[in-house]
Amino acid sequence: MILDKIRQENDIKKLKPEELPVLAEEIRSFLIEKISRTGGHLASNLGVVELTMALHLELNLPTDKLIWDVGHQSYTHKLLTGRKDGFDDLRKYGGMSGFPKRKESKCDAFDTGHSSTSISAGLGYVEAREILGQHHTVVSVIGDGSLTGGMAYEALNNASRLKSNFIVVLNDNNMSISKNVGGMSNYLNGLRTAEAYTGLKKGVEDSLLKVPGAGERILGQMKRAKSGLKQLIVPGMFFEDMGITYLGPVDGHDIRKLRRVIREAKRIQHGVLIHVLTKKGKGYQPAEINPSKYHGTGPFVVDTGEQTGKTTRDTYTDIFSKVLCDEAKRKEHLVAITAAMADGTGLARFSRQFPKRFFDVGIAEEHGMTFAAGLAAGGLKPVIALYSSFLQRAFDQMIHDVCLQNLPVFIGVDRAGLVGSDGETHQGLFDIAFLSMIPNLTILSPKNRWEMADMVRFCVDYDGPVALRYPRGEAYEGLKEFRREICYGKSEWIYEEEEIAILFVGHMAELAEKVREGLKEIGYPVSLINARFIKPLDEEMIEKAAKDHRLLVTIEEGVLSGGYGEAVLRYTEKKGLTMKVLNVGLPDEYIEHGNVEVLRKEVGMDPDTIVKQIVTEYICML
Ligand SMILES: Cc1ncc(C[n+]2csc(CCOP(=O)(O)OP(=O)(O)O)c2C)c(N)n1
Ligand SMILES: CC(=O)[C@@H](O)[C@H](O)COP(=O)(O)O
Ligand SMILES: [Mg+2]
Repeated sequence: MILDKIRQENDIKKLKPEELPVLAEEIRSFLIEKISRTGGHLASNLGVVELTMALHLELNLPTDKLIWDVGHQSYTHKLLTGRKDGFDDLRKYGGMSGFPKRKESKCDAFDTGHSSTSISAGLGYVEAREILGQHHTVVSVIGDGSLTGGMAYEALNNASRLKSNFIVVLNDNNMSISKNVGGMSNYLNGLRTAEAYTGLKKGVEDSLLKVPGAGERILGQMKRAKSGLKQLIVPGMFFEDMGITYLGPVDGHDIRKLRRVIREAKRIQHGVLIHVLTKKGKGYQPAEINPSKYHGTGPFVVDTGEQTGKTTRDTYTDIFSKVLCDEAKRKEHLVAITAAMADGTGLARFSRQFPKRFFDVGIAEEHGMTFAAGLAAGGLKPVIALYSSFLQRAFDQMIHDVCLQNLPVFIGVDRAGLVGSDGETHQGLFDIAFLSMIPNLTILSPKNRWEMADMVRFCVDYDGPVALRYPRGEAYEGLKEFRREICYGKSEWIYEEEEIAILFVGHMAELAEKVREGLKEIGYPVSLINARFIKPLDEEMIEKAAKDHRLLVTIEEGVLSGGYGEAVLRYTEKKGLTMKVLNVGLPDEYIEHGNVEVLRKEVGMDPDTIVKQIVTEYICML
């Protein structure tokens, strides 16, 4: 195996040219085989095998800096930097991350996971290099989907004044997770087809240069012209006019051509963008045919592509999706927005049933939120569904555009809490804290599948800004018999006893039940309360709990700092309530990748640990 010769960065340079295509094939087979067992981001990685090899051949890592946008396509980079063995434990707790991590390798220049950051980070590296008098090359690799994100344009705008080399590689596979959208995507399509007339362009240039005396001047004028004619001679005008040299498009699966264009780019003393055309899923037929399905996949059978271990039970996302579509049939003013996550948020169903009332804004959470505010101001009822960690991007827009004007936007906060194998960048740890501080915003979270459906309906009808927080994965089917009507701001008493009261948020229901059982087994009477509303706080419920219990335990899957429990504690202190409060939640840390149950145990959010904590607290009070 040629792949076995790669033990560390730059080993690839020792290979003979004829070994390179063989290595590319070996890498593809390796990735397919490993990801079929562990799961991971398959299609994007298969698409960048040759591109990564060419970059490694032309760069000198770790001195040169290579920054991957999102980072979900960095598997070949990991292989070429000596991390082959890490693939057995890819995305498992304690194992190799699915994203670049500076703590994992000196060849990972920048940690990523969220989209559209690579050009900003690369530009930072470039300016640092200049100020420190260094001489390395900096390359940011960004996908066409990630180029729909506003940060990328802010960074390009900033990069246009550079007087030194900075290479941006645009990995254009004409796909985001699903079909890429928007004007830039259309523009790139135009450039793709421009490849067909690259020959024509060359012909025009050559002929002009043959015109004695005037040819060179005319060619120069044509290149400077602000007309469609220029596009013929200078594809990538959008970038060129910004002051960024455009090179390409180039076949992203031809290592020789890629190396040549990278060498050319390294000579340019300002920002340069190399437009590389790749095929998402290349080399694995099921992924080539359906790249969205294999963008991020669980384990699968290599021969058939069949994805195994998929749940047949409804997820919270499924329920959100189905109920929303039911509501939309009767409520014509209901419209839905996704930021490039139609499949992940379940809004793909809505898009099929109500195409005119559905908007995919691209990877543009900030714009999506203000766009929702505009739709609401214009008289519609917008629902914007975002993953909790991506919602972080739209923080100011929620404050300034939605809540300040008290607009009726329904924010679906999907993937709230621990998400598992994507790890630190994707865990939904902060939403309770950052949403709770926003005036006018109502926040709910359901305990099980039935409450999820009821809450979706409640949020659709609610006339103000409202966020519904729900986790990744199967909806809980316990506590079915408890289905009282949702009353604004009111929590739900499930079991009423005395001494200890457990007050849980949303999907912590199952854990809270187990903790209660554990306590009852050792003789404690325990009440169980479902918060339902994170905001406003049900003060009446807290007063009642204080009257009948000595200890109130809050359980939430979010950071403790600024969380629900803290709000409860603040209230009891303000009111001088004598009951003691114990807050259980996530620590002030980033939580790495791994199975959610394993992670919960690691942070002490498993039934046994919580029971012990409660008993200790209770005994101390006596
Ligand atoms: C801020 C943010 N929103 C959404 C996502 C989810 N996401 C991950 S990859 C991806 C598509 C990226 O498309 P592209 O950059 O073209 O890369 P490709 O997958 O095609 O290789 C999306 C939407 C994200 N990582 N970050
Ligand atoms: C890389 C990225 O941001 C997405 O592909 C993400 O991994 C999707 O997560 P889900 O699997 O939870 O939809
Ligand atoms: Mg793409």
